[in-house]
Amino acid sequence: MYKLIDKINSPKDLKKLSYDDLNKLSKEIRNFLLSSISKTGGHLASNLGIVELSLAVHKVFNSPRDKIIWDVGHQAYVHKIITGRKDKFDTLRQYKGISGFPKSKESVHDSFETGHSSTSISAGLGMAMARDIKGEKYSVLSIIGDGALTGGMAFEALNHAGHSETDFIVILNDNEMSISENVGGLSKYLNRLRTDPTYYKVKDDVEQILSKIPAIGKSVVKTAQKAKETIKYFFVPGVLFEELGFTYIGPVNGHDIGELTKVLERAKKMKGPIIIHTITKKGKGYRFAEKYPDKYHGISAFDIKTGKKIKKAEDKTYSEILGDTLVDIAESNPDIVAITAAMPSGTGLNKFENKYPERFFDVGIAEQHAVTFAAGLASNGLRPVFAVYSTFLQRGYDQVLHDVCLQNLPVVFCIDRAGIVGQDGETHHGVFDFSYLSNIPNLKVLAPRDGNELEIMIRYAFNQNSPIAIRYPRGISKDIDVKNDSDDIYNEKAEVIQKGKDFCFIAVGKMVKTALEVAKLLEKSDISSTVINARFVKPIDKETILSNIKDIDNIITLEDNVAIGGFGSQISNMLNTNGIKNKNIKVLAFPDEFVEHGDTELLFKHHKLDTESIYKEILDMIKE
Ligand SMILES: Cc1ncc(C[n+]2csc(CCOP(=O)(O)OP(=O)(O)O)c2C)c(N)n1
Ligand SMILES: CC(=O)[C@@H](O)[C@H](O)COP(=O)(O)O
Ligand SMILES: [Mg+2]
Repeated sequence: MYKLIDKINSPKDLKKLSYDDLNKLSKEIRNFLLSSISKTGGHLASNLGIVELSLAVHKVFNSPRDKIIWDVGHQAYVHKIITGRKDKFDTLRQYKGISGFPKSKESVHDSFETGHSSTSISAGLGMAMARDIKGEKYSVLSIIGDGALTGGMAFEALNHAGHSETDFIVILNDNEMSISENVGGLSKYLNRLRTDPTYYKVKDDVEQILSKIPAIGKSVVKTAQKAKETIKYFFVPGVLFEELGFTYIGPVNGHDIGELTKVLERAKKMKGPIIIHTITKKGKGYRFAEKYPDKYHGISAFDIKTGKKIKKAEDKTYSEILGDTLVDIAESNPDIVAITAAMPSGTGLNKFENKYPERFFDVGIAEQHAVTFAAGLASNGLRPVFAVYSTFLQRGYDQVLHDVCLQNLPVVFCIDRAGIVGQDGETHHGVFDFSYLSNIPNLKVLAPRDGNELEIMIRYAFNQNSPIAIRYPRGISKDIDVKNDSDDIYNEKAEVIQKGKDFCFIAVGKMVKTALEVAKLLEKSDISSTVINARFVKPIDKETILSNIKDIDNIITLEDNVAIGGFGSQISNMLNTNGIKNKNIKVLAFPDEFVEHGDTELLFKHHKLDTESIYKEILDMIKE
């Protein structure tokens, strides 16, 4: 089936290919991506859209000597195919398989690890300046999407790079899409660039004319230069980048390998910071992904013919419960407004967007701005909710502390993808939020044991008048068949689900289900357990916990957060400060390391936080 792709084992193998061959190779790579990702799942649309650009970059530049950084990195599959990893694509994003993002341990060609958006320009500039200081010679390129360019740190880096003399190339891969439609003034500006081909032509013409004028007096050259500058103002919409100190080249057809290589060859020889604006189509070459680039941004295994996912979700996800609950309470509370940072569908806010468009804000990939924007809305009497993935909220930590909690503003943080997210791995697991949120004064931190409890917690949150963070995992929210007592939650009480005398499990969030399963297994050995659903990581319901552990020596805390600064460490601290001594406390949590990618259940097993492993560990404890 594949002829050319079979011969590509390193970027060197591209050098001798003609444009014709490269175009044939693009087709083969698209077929390869479709066939492989339809089986494993992954980031399909972004990679289908960047095939020619990836080939042209590796044809013109010499990785790994030249450094290439992929912003977010979800679109680096073609780069991985070119750099000798095509035979491992059947293991994509699987446990011990290749990552869906650049990983330096995977290849020397992965010069910087990414996963969170908008970091590539900062990283690339750092590499370029290090090269200059060390007196080395090679190219540095940062490849960033139009969505990632809406991230504030990208502009911090452009601002810094612009006035540096360093030779540095930024390639803007503009496909008009973030995960959903791209948003904001920048996106509109880029749209003018895309639709205004005259600039590219005119600027060249002007340069041609000026370069033909025989040697002329300084003043005339200056006037001519001024003229060019003035013309630039009229015709060069790339003036935003030019005024920041970049040489702007574009718009370039990001699917025309000939044009791309010519522009890249030229850029390679130019001095100073350069930005090349390429225009691509997200999902190119696969009709479903072209038509619905958002739906095929990140997709699980699917049928190529119909475009339909193989596995259908039977129950509601936590994200859907958030969306439905918000739509319901917003009906009677006009002050409720919802914010997303470029992830309306991932967070479940799309329903709210459809129902209340005037109360919905997609701020782009700008979590820092989103948090303080929410603080502004709250300070002026509204009730904002910011729905965000746990890992991406890390981006707005200081804003949570400094702009929301210090002023005790009633912002609700609905923190999705908390705990282990699975195939996205280290850069995306939400295993730090208990640690990074619990130390902030005025902030309450909650975790529901299931979807039903999430709904109650959301209603509770809007009943409060202070900052509230509710964190919940990726995926389905199968309810525990134990009735929930809303009053308890409004009274900020923990839930004693069952009582026993040998062990006390104090679990939080999705780990409550695991605690109940372990307690059930222990009953087979005549061991009875108390199981407490903490509900509140902050404030901890001291009274309920202390009264229920009085006569129990063995205490097990359970969480899907790292141990350091996590829930268990706070329980231990609470017991200590309340003078509770000689208890045998075991904190079950993730260790002080980054959890790799893979199937979620497998990762829990690997870290001995699954039901079976905990059961065995307790039996061993008893034997000791
Ligand atoms: C800080 C951060 N916020 C949100 C995300 C989630 N995310 C991943 S890709 C993406 C959109 C990227 O759009 P763009 O840069 O244009 O790349 P494209 O997929 O269009 O090629 C988003 C929002 C992220 N990775 N990092
Ligand atoms: C690349 C990126 O950061 C997002 O596409 C992320 O992978 C989405 O994660 P979910 O699939 O959990 O929505
Ligand atoms: Mg894009």
